[in-house]
Amino acid sequence: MKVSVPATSANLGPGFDCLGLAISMKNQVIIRPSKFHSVSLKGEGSNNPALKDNNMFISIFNDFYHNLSHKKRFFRFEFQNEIPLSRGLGSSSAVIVSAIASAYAIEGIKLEKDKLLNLALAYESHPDNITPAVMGGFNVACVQENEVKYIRKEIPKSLKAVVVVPNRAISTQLSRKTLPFKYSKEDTIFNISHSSLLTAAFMAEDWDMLKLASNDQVHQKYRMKQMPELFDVQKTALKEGALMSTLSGSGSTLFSIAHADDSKNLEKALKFRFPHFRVFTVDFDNTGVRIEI
Ligand SMILES: Nc1ncnc2c1ncn2[C@@H]1O[C@H](COP(=O)(O)OP(=O)(O)O)[C@@H](O)[C@H]1O
Ligand SMILES: N[C@@H](CCOP(=O)(O)O)C(=O)O
Repeated sequence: MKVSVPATSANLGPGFDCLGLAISMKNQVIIRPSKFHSVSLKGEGSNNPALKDNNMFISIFNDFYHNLSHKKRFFRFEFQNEIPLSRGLGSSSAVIVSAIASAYAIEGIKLEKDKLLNLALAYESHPDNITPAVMGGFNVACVQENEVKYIRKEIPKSLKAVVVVPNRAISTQLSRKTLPFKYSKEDTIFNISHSSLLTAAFMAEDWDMLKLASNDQVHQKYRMKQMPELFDVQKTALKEGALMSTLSGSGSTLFSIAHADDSKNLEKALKFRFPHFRVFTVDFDNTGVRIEI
């Protein structure tokens, strides 16, 4: 049984906790029944011994598997991870979604995507990563009575994501604690209007509107101050042809969107200017979680 889940970029500037999209960078796990418990880790996190023993995927998987099957069985878990951990690309959401989907799949129980999404919500209160991780595409989401309400839109292949991944991890949970408790009326109205305009721009495929609509007053400036070089990355990306450039989730990744024809030059310019960071150009993912029995 194989499950794969895409990386996600949340907030997209002003859409704090409500806007997010999926990109073609994924974590994949193959799970096989085994005589004893074993874990193989390749790719991102493979040099982190803690992930072998204290693994969030296995803990969530076991919780669901035991509740579903009432059986004690051993499995071999083969992880192939492409999503950098704690870099604002939704690694925790990918793990949560993948673990729940895997437990149902290995037990042969069909799980509708909407139910999977609401089960994942119990582990991550903001829906802007888990929703695109499950559904793919661009999503606008909110939570109403413990259920995620969302509308999604596919993103055309004519656009690419260019992500700049620093070597510094930022814990989402800790990063959220650094944000202000209160916001001015001006900042509140600024973000409501800009996230509304950004949503409309994605729905209408008005890509020239992304740059203006993706401005934010609620979280980016506080977070990017922790790593000021990110302001240079953002400025360079916008100068070199990005349609928009925002902090990905809680960071440290800087996420940009460009027309496919412009993405090669953008990637080249970012790699030249910031050789100490990893730079990837990827398609968008319009499918979300994939399960192969
Ligand atoms: N591939 C993985 N396998 C197991 N746990 C993971 C994996 N990726 C992320 N995690 C868990 O999620 C945590 C990172 O979550 P978070 O700080 O929200 O980062 P991100 O911004 O990538 O979502 C890690 O410390 C680890 O506990
Ligand atoms: N809205 C959240 C998004 C966190 O995304 P992640 O990829 O950093 O987990 C926030 O900004 O805290």
